[in-house]
Amino acid sequence: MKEIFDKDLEQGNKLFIPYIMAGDGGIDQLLPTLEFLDQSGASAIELGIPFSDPVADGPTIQEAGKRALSEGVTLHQVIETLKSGREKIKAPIIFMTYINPIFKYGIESFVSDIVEAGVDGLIIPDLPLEQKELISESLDAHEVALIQLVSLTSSEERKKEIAQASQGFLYAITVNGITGARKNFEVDLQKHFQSLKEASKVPVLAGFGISTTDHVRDMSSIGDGVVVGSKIIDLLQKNERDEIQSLIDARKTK
Ligand SMILES: O=P(O)(O)OC[C@@H](O)[C@@H](O)c1c[nH]c2ccccc12
Repeated sequence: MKEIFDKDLEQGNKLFIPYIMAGDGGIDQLLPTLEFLDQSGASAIELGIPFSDPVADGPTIQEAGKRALSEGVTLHQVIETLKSGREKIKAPIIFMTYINPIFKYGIESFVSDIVEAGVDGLIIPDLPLEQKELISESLDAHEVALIQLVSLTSSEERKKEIAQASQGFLYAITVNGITGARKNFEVDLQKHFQSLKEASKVPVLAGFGISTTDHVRDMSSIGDGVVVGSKIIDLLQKNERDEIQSLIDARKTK
């Protein structure tokens, strides 16, 4: 993941990570969608695993999750499907899943299966830093990055701790709330990002609410790039692929 990110950043670009829900539109859509995002220039792709009880997901992501669950999509199926087509996709793949499905799968088998499927990183929103040892040792052994989320409300001390512990990139949440497209952002994020960048060894990406090319430009300029979920899911559903390309291109500085 580091080489790919460095290459993007050295070219003067910021990073762009689209989020999609695995199995939205049927499991058959997974590989074609990953290939499309890869070819459109995604720096990495965040792949959500559908789950019945999400915590931080806003309405768009929840609906996408429900659609995937009603298609009968399972974690095993997502891993198998990814494995069958992984070599066609250049971009690093990051799984976003809550801890419960991992427990159910079995931690050791989960790690060895995702490694075999070519997964490069993991985001587990409900796994606190203090509990990361549950899985981090096996992940480290296979060089799978455990990406940390940092919220706006954490104390300076806590922010620093999380920033230092994050691998792959640091996911800086830009709002006090849940995921979902929005019009604007309330807080001045400049200082927040400044201190995160000072503490972090990895790129700092902004995520939550980013939904226009202006947002992508603004957020990219204060950090190292962006994660966009709800807007991407919405555009994929409407098959507005040119709009997705414009969003991805908006992180280019030249
Ligand atoms: O949808 P948004 O507002 O563009 O935000 C990205 C977000 O959806 C994605 O990264 C994500 C989906 N579910 C999550 C749970 C926790 C943290 C992050 C996520």
